[in-house]
Amino acid sequence: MTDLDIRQQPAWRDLGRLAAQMSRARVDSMFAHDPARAERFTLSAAGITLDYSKQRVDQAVMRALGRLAETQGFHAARTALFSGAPVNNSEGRAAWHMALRRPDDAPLHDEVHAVRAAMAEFVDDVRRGRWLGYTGAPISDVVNIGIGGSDLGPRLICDALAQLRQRIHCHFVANVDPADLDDTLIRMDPERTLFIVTSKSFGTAETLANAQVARQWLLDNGASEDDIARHFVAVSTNEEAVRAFGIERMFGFWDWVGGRFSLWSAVGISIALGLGMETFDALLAGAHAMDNHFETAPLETNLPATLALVGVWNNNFLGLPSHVVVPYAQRLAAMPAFLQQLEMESNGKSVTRDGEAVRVETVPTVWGSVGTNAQHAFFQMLHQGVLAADVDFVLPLSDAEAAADDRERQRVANCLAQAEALMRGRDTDALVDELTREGLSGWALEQRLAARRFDGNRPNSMILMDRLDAWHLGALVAAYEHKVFVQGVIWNINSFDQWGVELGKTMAGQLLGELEGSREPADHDASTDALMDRVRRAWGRAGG
Ligand SMILES: O=P(O)(O)OC[C@H]1O[C@](O)(CO)[C@@H](O)[C@@H]1O
Repeated sequence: MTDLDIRQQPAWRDLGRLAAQMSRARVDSMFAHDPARAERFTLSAAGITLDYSKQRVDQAVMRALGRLAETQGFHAARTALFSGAPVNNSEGRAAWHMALRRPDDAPLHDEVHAVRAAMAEFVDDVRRGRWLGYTGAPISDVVNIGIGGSDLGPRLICDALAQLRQRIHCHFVANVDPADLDDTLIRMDPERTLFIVTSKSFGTAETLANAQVARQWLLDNGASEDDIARHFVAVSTNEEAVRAFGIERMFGFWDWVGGRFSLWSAVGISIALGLGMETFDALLAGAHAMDNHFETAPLETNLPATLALVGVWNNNFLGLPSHVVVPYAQRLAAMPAFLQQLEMESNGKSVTRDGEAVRVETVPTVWGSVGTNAQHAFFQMLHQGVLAADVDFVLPLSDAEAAADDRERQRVANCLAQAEALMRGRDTDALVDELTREGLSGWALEQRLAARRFDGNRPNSMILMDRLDAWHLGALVAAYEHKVFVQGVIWNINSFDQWGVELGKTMAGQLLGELEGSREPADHDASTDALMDRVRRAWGRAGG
């Protein structure tokens, strides 16, 4: 990592010049001139294929991006990451989630082994019906209470592999809005429900509030205080707070595992409970295969690094501030939300690792939804909107048996069609012919032509998964984690802290106290004062 203003780097300047040339280039003509383009800009690793040939890049651009990563210290940073050095410099911590996915025979911390073994034993007991609820009934439902990194990762995996679910159903409650927990509890049988309170800090207000209500619900439904231990376990790094809450059984993890990188730790216990320990192990193994690739492959063939470089190119040089993720798989519907935390909490920063202002754009806005639904929602904007975006299509491949279903074939065809349409747009001459055949001419034709025109040249990547299974899912998620890391290195920011979420939390505590009447009013702006008055009136606490 270097202190030099990134804009002064020769590679950055080269990229600026290349971007000026590329702003006039068309990807469809690049395909026409280079029969090897698709192959040239496609990479595969750990069962994941990245085809970025529809991005507005050429070899000169990719080489310059590689030089930029190198001058920003990519190689040293990658070594530091994998060696467990404190790459999270504002908190003096490592970001060593890769250590959690090493195979059992690799040298691991003893404590990692110990927690994994305890987790496997507990999962086995619950799944085989040896761990019983307070009336002696086996557990049928697991409710994970956690938020952010203590929710999104396990939720994504459990949704994605729901077809593997046997006997135990996993549910996820994150929101402090009572509706989330209430709507879940209404479907639960207290005698057979196990709550997992997942919180790295065990200080997150939403999680603790929901856990308290769940505990009371159990007591109100016939359980005694002594029974709580059968129905509540915790996953945390804060043993003291877990004990203070009254939970006996805790699965620990460590401060070197960031919340949004934690699904590989005991935070993933709901995955193992719902889908089996062997599924959880396969997830880790797939991620480990991607780690090996990322750690050893040169930049030119490194899949996560390429994802990162293409993102930097689109954001910093082509001026696309919006990154859209569209998985064409209903089971991956939770992926955009997962990636929003992973990318925006990690790289939504405006100071460098040295505390200087970052002088270039950092993370783009990340958003998305599942295909084909998204086609009928926001694809209009992707094709014809003024604000162009860069799109990742994520397409799990399927087998002949699945393809016997017409809808399955439609799923795949739609994904490929959207990617091609974004890149090619619509041939204007053909459109004029069509409108002429419809009997239009003159101004009316011009008007329709303008409305129906698709310029195309809108960059997108296709990310294929050989299969939607635990192993490939592990590899995919690990690829995005490493992408985030590489972009952080290029922008010289710390991807592993999240100080930006703290202020709102503190202020929520103050405002809550004021609304409840337990705290002296602080100095608010007039808008907040007026809004609090409205809330107080609605709550019947006016003047209180
Ligand atoms: O696991 P915890 O400590 O409850 O935190 C939940 C989430 O809250 C955050 O700190 C943000 O508020 C995330 O980074 C984290 O994943």
